[in-house]
Amino acid sequence: MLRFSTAGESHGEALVALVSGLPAGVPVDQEYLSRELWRRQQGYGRGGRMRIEKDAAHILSGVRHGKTIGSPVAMTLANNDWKNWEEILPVSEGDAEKHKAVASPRPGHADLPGALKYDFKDARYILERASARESAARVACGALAQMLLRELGIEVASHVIRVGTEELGRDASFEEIRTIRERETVLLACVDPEAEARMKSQVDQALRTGDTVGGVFEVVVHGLPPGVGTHVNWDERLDGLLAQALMSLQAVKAVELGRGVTAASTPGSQVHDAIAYAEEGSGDGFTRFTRERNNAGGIEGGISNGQDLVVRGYLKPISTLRRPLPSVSFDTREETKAAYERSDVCVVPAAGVAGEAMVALTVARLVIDKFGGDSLRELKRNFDSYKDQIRNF
Ligand SMILES: Cc1cc2nc3c(=O)[nH]c(=O)nc-3n(C[C@H](O)[C@H](O)[C@H](O)COP(=O)(O)O)c2cc1C
Ligand SMILES: C=C(O[C@@H]1CC(C(=O)O)=C[C@@H](OP(=O)(O)O)[C@H]1O)C(=O)O
Repeated sequence: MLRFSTAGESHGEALVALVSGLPAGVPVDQEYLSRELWRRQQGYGRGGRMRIEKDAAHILSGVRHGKTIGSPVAMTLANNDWKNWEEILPVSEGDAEKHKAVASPRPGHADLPGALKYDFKDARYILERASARESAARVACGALAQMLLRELGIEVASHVIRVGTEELGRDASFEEIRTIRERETVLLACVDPEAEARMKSQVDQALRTGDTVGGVFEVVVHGLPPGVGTHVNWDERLDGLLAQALMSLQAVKAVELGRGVTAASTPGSQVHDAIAYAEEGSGDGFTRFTRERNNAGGIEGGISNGQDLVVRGYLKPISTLRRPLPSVSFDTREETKAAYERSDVCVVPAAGVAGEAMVALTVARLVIDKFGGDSLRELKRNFDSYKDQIRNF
C-alpha cells in the first residue's frame, strides 16, 4: 500500500517526507522533483517568505542509481528561514519579548483552537505545524507518485479557475492545462491571459487594502483507465478519498468533483453524461464506450470511468491580514488586534500544485492497490493486461 507522511515545523531546521509502498524500478527524476517544488513556490501574491526559500528535496533512502528499490523513500527539505529563527525558537516562554510569542490568535488560522487543545498561551507552537509550509513536503511525495503514474501514461495537472470574484468562466482542455506546467514564470496559473489579468487585479486590490483573497483550483488527471476505486466499501471510494485528500490541504474548505455544485440544482437529463458505443479504434481511449461530456468528472459510483478526473479545491481567503481583525490577548484577555508579521495574500496557484500532489498520491495508491506488483515491470504487465481485457468489452 502506498503511504506517505510528513514532519517538520515551518521555521524549524527542515521538513521531512516519507513515502513507502512504491514499487521498485520507478525512475526518479530529480529535475522533475525540483521543478514541482519550484512551481509550488510561485504565484502572484505570495509573501516575503518565498524570497527566502528555494526548496529542494534531498533523498536519503529508497533510491539507487536513479530508481526506486522498493524500500521507503525518505527526503529532507531544508528551511532557509531556520537561520533567522534558530536563536529565537529555543527561548523559553518566560522571556516573552525575545520569545516572539503569538499571543493574539488570528481568526481563521489554527491559533485559538490549537492553543486551547494543546494548552499553550503562545500560538507559535501551533502555527509552526499548522502552516502550509508542510505542503512542500507533500509536493515532494506527490512528485514521486507522479513519476510512477507517468510510467503508466497517467498525467496530473492543475490550473486556477477563480481568484476572489474573478473566474476563468469556461472549460479548459487538458492540453491547455498541461501547458501551465511548462511556464517559466507563473502569475496566476490561468490558461486565459485576460482572465488572469482580471484575477491579478483582485490580488492588487487585496494588497492595497491590507486584505486577502481565496479562489478555486482545478486538478485534472488524464489517462486513468476505468475501474480505479470501488463502490463496495465507503472508505475505498475514489470520490471520498479525493475529497479527503484535497480537504486536508491548508485553507481548502470545499471540494467539487466534476460539476458537483451546479448539478445539485440542474435536472438529471442535463447532468448525466449519456453513453454511446463507437467503432473499433475510437471510444474513450480505453474502451469503445463514449461520452459527449464529462459532468461526472470521471467518477461514477466511486469508480473511475475512463474520462478525465476533474477535481476542484475551494480556498478560503488567507487568514493573516495586514489590517488584522479583532482578537483577544491570551495574557490580558482584553480586546486587541490579531497577530501580524508577514503573510501571503493569494496562494491559489501554489495550492493547485499541492492539490496535484494529493491527487497523484491518492490515484497512485489505488492504482497500486488494484494492479499490485513489487516492481514497476510487474505492475505495468498487470496494468497492460487489464487494459487489454477492457478494450473489447
Ligand atoms: C500554499 C499555502 C500558503 C499559505 N500561506 C498562508 C499565509 O501566508 N498566511 C496564512 O495566514 N495562511 C496561509 N495559508 C493558509 C493556512 O495555512 C491555513 O488557513 C491554516 O493552517 C488554518 O487551516 P485551515 O484554513 O485549513 O482551517 C496558506 C495555505 C496554502 C495552501
Ligand atoms: C512557508 C510557506 O508558506 C507559509 C504558510 C503560512 C501559513 O500560515 O500557512 C504562513 C507563511 O509563513 P511565514 O509566516 O514564515 O511567512 C507562508 O510563507 C511555504 O509555502 O513554503
